[in-house]
Amino acid sequence: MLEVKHLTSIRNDRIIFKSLSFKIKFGELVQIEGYNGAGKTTLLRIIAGFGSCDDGEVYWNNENIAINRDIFHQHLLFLGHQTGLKRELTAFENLNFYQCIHAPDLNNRNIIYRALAKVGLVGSEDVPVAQLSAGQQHRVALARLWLSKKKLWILDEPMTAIDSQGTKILKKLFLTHVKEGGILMLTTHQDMFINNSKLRKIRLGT
Ligand SMILES: Nc1ncnc2c1ncn2[C@@H]1O[C@H](COP(=O)(O)OP(=O)(O)OP(=O)(O)O)[C@@H](O)[C@H]1O
Repeated sequence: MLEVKHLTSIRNDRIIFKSLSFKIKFGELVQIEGYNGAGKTTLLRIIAGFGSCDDGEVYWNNENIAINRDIFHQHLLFLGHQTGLKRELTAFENLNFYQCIHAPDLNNRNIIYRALAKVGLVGSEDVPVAQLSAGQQHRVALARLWLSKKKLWILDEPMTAIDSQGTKILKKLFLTHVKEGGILMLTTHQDMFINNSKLRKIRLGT
């Protein structure tokens, strides 16, 4: 379970959010909503342990992540605005590199090719990332989701530059992840999960 206790963030004397508290159980899907600048990215980065807050704590399975950060990160897959890809490596090489670091026991060429096929990159596996379009680069980053066994996915606007077909495929993957007991926390300006009973929304700003 992920628990946020009394989080406060203040930037340039502006209160972004104050004493924000909530819990997310395994099998839940949470969408953070709010206007541009409301603090969605700030919140996700603090929860992921990549940003500092002015007050409050984040707990993963009742352990404060500030104390047990390494253990928490073993369970976390975070995709932010930066793709984290190496531009001079191909799509395949990027994923292979990622697998070697995060799940060496699961490293397998076929799994990587399958993940790239899921995001529609068949035929582009051996193209250096620098030569792919922005949407294709984003798809390479998203392909990591198919390689991940991590319980907690925190995704900041994962649908950026993704077309409607790609959005449908991602939605299916997200719902499978929560059905299998994972937690998904994401920001998106799209209404992807209308009428889905698994969805909770947390709204920042007014
Ligand atoms: N590095 C920074 N230093 C100071 N202020 C920042 C920094 N990054 C963001 N901010 C401010 O914090 C506030 C929240 O920004 P944040 O990026 O979290 O919003 P957001 O809701 O994710 O916006 P968007 O929908 O545009 O992505 C904004 O007012 C922004 O100007």
